Amino acid sequence: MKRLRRLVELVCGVDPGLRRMLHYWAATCLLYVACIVQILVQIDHGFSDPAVAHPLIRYGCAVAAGFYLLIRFSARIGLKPDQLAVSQALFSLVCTMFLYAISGPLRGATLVMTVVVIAFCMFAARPRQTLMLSLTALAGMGATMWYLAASDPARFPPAQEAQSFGYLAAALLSTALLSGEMHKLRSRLKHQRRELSDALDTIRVLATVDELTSLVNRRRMHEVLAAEERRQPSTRGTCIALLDMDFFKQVNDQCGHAAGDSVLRCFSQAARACLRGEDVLARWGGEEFLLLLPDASLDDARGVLERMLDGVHAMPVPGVEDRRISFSAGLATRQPGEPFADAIHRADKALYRAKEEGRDRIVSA
Ligand SMILES: Nc1nc2c(ncn2[C@@H]2O[C@H](COP(=O)(O)OP(=O)(O)OP(=O)(O)O)[C@@H](O)[C@H]2O)c(=O)[nH]1
Repeated sequence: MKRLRRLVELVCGVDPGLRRMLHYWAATCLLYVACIVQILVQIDHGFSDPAVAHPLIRYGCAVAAGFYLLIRFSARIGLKPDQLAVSQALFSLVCTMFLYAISGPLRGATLVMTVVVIAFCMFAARPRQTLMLSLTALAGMGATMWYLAASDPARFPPAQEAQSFGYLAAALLSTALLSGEMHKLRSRLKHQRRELSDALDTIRVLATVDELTSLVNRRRMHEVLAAEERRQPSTRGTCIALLDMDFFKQVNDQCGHAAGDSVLRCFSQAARACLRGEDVLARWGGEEFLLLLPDASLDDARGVLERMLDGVHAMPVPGVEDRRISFSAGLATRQPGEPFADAIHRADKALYRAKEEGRDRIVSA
């Protein structure tokens, strides 16, 4: 199974864009195969000359294989999807012209192939490129028909050729127009997909980040704690701390709610500056915060909280210049295998004691 996957990766690559291009290539190959079968039947019935048809089949197979290599290594040689689509379409158009010339009385049926080639372009080429290809196809087929009618009017009656050309022109131009519309539709879909993906990113942020403080919110913190519970604990242990701003109601009442918000914002900045990369500080609710310190002893955790407290004392808060801002914290170690809810409960009790003992301090459970 693994070998098969590796083989598929070798043949088709891993990039979804490349795989899509190779799908189109495979679909074109099916078309070539169908044409080759038709030519062989034509030869059998004596409609086509094998001396001309066989080289055309060989040429078609060789160039189709060459296109596989060009698509497969397009990223390395710097070929864009639309460049590849246009060159593949040009090659197919040349084949169709030859097919028309060698198909004798069946040549009218081969004109369908010209339209199919242009229809394929709507997936990769730009509308202008598709229009140019349609005009090129028209000019090429027109020249082929004119040449055949001029050199062998008995087999290619000019009036019949002219009428076939008229049908082809109508079919090609309407396919080019449809292809343009299809391209617009695809661009609109792409744009909407980008917008949806941006909206999803915003929703993800809103669902996990607290808008005021930019800290992770309570919902996200529950996920972090659950992941931490599943992790193999280190020998140093894990600590958890509940922090609560002191006299925050007074800040709000005396300095205004906006100043209270500034305190919460400045607090989160100052607190974050004291944390290690693996520590997580969350807004647990209102003016209460939960701090997770993985792989930290109680002493380590106390050191972090003390640095935080110093930082908060020193932080300037616009609109609250004349007040000392502080917090109280309850600190607990999580026992190995213990649910975080229990450790948080102990930290909460310790926080209660910190408040009772006069606030602006850290109390260990
Ligand atoms: N500005 C602001 N205030 C908030 C926010 N969330 C909660 N609060 C306020 O925080 C205050 C908390 O007050 P209390 O629970 O009495 O606590 P405290 O005044 O800090 O007193 P102690 O905790 O005992 O020191 C309440 O007035 C809430 O309205 C917020 O997002 N912004």
